[in-house]
Amino acid sequence: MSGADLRTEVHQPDGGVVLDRLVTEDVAAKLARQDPTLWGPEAESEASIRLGWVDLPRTSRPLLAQIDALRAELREEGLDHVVLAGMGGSSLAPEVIAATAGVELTVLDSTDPHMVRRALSDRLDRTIVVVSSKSGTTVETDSQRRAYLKAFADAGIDGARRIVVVTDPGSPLAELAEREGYRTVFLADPHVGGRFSALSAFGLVPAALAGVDPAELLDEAEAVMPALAASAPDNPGLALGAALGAAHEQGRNKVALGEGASPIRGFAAWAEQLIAESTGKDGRGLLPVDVGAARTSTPGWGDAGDDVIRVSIGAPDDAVPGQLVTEGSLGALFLLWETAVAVAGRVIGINPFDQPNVEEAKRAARALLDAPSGEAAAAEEPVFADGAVEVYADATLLGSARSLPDALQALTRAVPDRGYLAVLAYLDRVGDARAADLRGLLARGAAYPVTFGWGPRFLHSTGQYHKGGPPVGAFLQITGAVREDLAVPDRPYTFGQLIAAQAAGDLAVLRSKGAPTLRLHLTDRSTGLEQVLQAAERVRS
Ligand SMILES: O=P(O)(O)OC[C@H]1O[C@](O)(CO)[C@@H](O)[C@@H]1O
Repeated sequence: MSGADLRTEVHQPDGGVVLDRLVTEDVAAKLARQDPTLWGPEAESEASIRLGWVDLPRTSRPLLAQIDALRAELREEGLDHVVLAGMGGSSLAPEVIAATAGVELTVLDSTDPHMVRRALSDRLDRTIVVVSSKSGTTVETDSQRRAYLKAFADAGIDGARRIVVVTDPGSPLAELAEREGYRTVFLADPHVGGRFSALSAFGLVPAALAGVDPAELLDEAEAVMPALAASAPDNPGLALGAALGAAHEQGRNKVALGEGASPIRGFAAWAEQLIAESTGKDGRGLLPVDVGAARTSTPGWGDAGDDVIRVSIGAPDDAVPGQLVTEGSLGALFLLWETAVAVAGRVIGINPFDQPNVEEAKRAARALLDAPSGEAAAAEEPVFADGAVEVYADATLLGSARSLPDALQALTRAVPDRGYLAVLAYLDRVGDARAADLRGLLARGAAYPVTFGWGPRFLHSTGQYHKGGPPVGAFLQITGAVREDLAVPDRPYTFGQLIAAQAAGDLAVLRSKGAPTLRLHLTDRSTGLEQVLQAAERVRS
């Protein structure tokens, strides 16, 4: 399909059987009419309150004047450093939008105390904080809000004037904002779920305050609405959804997302949440694998196995045959992918609008934080330490391994057939950025895909798939010592304790499902990380 703003190349792995069926069933037109019956009777009540995204390019228009007015006020007051406190669907879209437009937006989607401290110490006098949470109850976002209010108070700044809220009507955050007199509250459409909210107040407000033109994004998306609503085989959203769904039915249930030549930056991280949280449940689903720049030599791209579908975001590398291509303006791509994932959800036979397993890790973390002090700290002992790295795993996984390289090697051997290895780094994604190199190092020559996620960010993205999708993952969790902790104001825990509880809760849930897990704790972050990177280089697939 080709159009001014959107170009897709999609091959149907089943010769078009699924696509033809979707056309006959009039799925695209029904989706455009927000028909909640498309995912079966069990999903119907949830779907009936989750389809507002289909019309956002039009229904978000009234927001623009409100955003413009606020932006002008902030400029007048010299508040030009925009921080976004939010997780998952409340931060991933604005991050791509701002990066693509080349404007600065500080995205704080972590509980790592070093990362929070760094944000707090950066241009506080010129900072406006957008606190974004659909539910208004997300612990990370609430903790970040508290930390900023304290920092403003300590600096003699009126914090309430520096907080802009985006949330659903009636949420606890909306009520709090009203009570505390926060500067502005944008109430979002409650009929749009987090990961489908790119073109709502959640995507637009922070990005626009940072300097992006939100009208342009809506124009780009609106331009492709007719193509996405057509019950025809050349509907790009229907074709992409059919291809992903048909591939899943054939056991090709991993999607390598590669960034091709394109001005769009970081789209795969957004698509990752959309795909993983929407489809990864009931033991089924598509595993998104963000491989970064898609070059022939990129591990997990040129050499991906036959259970992986490659999708290029942007112009493809023609040396790698058989890839699907989605290329176009950012607004168009958002709507294309939302449509495709909703369609794939119907083919796979899941409810794309819930995330039933995310709560498990949250509950486990909460239980640890609520435990009488000392209990959480008296956690398990490492099996052994190698330099600045403590190693935690069960004896069955480690066998006789008593060095870091051997432990890593043991984990790679435990990756199930047609499975995957996930690196879960509960670290500082700025200060410990090199940890992300582990994906490529561990994927070189591997017969399985390797994913990488920063904790707790990934808990709101691929975390759902890891716990609810096919049980074929092996998990490498990395945690790090805290050099300088930070209290979460008016809470009985610090950020260091919070991230530790989130990591421990996550690990407990993965273990309870019988997944092979290895935890590496860096007692000194930079030395330990260097050791882990060196050990990863030595792993033989
Ligand atoms: O916007 P909220 O309610 O803070 O939620 C953030 C994220 O957490 C989840 O609800 C669950 O991980 C995501 O679906 C969502 O995008």
